[in-house]
Amino acid sequence: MSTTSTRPDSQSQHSSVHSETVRSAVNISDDEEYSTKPEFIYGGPFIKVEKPCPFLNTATPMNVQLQGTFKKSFAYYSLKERLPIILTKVIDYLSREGSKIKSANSASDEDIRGYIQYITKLKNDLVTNKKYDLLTVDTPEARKWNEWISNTENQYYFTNIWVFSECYVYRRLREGCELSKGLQNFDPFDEQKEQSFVNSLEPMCVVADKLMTMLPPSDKDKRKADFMTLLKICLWANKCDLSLSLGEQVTLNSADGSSGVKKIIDPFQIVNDLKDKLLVDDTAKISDLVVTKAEAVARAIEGNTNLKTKCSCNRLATLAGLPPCKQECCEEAKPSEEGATEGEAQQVPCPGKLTVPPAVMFDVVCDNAGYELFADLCLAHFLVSQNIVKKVRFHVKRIPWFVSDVTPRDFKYVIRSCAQASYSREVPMESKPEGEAEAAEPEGLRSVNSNNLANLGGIWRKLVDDGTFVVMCDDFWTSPHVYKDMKQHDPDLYRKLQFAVAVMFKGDLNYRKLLGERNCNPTLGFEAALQGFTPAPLIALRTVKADLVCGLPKGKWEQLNGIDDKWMEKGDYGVIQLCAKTEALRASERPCAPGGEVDDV
Ligand SMILES: O=P(O)(O)OC[C@@]1(O)O[C@H](CO)[C@@H](O)[C@@H]1O
Repeated sequence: MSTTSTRPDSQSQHSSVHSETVRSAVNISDDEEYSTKPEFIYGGPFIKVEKPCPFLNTATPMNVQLQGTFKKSFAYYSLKERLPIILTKVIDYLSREGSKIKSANSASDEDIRGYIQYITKLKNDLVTNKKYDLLTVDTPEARKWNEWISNTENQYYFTNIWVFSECYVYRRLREGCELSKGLQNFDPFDEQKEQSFVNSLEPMCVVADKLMTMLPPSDKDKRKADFMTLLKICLWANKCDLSLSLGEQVTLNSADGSSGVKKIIDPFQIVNDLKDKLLVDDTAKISDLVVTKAEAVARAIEGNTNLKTKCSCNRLATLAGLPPCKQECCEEAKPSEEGATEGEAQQVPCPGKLTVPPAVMFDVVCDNAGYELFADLCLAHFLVSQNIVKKVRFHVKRIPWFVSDVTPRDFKYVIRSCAQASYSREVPMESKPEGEAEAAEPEGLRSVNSNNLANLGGIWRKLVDDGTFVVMCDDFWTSPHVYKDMKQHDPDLYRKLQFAVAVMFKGDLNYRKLLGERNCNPTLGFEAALQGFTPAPLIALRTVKADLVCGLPKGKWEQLNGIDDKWMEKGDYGVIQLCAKTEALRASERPCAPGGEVDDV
């Protein structure tokens, strides 16, 4: 499996390839900027005046939020070097592939030029630690962003919380398209995401073959073992992230076999090989909890006789000064079909009033497209086909985000491309090391092909069409907010999550937001680290790519620091964590929330 070391002092290919770009991209002179500055004193000469420097030559102190002012932190390095490179690469892409982009988007030269200028200014503002500009597009979502920017204490790239600045840059990158005539639907990372899918075909074929054996109804023990294995496949798929690798392709690696031919990439073997790098493993607890909770929710749904005939959404809406709810279920209790009795009408309760979820659902808050999304789809398919849950909701990003995060278009692309996959490779069988059974040279070839992958793609298409797989993209996921503040900023999304049997958060960015971007004590428990964010049982699957973590056994963090002080920036280690604590689902005091579902998937 490839690891992507990102610091300039590492030996990674990425840092050497890009060192030139780094030098030209970055010109912040933080210390000189802040130490002394000549100022004109009226009627006198220019004199040097001390200006307090916000930069500290330290790592992020414990219990403090990550921020670009700590010069030995990954936040500082990311804002100073990684993010500018990502922006430079978008500019390169626009210059290099201008004609292709123009014809695919019906855009003009002016659109391309304008977008390049827009990104160049954004990059410049970032590296010189300017104050954020307000967004200039006028949409409700952009107005919210402007409200948060105006209310944030520190409106500078390096002095605000890292996650806010990073999200702000991706939001601005999107604004550049929104402001242009011809680039409204342009995704600056589309090519990289598609290439990364293609590069991962082989491990997808291997996982698809194995998944086919996990789908038929199985006994409890096998079901639990398969569930746990798939969680681990989902975890290590989070290594394939194009933002950490600065857009360079990242795929699961395989070594050369004894015949000199690359071995088949086998993600199940990788799960085994990386056993010691899994620092917290709650997979058994997760499997037990999801199954038990799903059964309880199914029973509650079946026995729910407490449905309202008439929902009070309109009254609530009026009280809240909002337009009345348009959902069918909220209309006055009228029989849905001719001849339906009042009892039948009761079967459609108002979502705002439900104290029992409408269906047995499992939620995935997605991270990266390509191989990682494929792995999430495999887990979702397993949960549905084992009849553990009835629906899986995938929460994706409405706009291009952190290079490789899933958008609705990527979701569609991955399923379509699986369905159309055509791949096959044959590799001579490996002989087992001497001393092991069957030491004799095995005969024949091991082959891998995309037949099962294509079948799965076809099934997933149907699961999307019949509403078993639901794609949702609430704006909150592309806001800068950490999750403990979700209830305040998006109570409707919080309530939607409360309907889930469990919510699985994928990846590093989600993890940072779960922990409130706070560098807590690494031994602090996951539940405490969540700071009260408990809409449903929460699962975090994350390879460690930023310098914060919780739930580690005593002494582990110190031990790993002793081995490699940059271990938290490379995605080599992972955690699978569960917080079972949940806030009870009560009838809402607000009118019904709009669906948030994406129709065109
Ligand atoms: O969420 P993901 O895809 O696992 O990781 C996103 C990521 O690459 O972006 C951040 C830096 O930009 C890091 O925290 C993290 O490594």
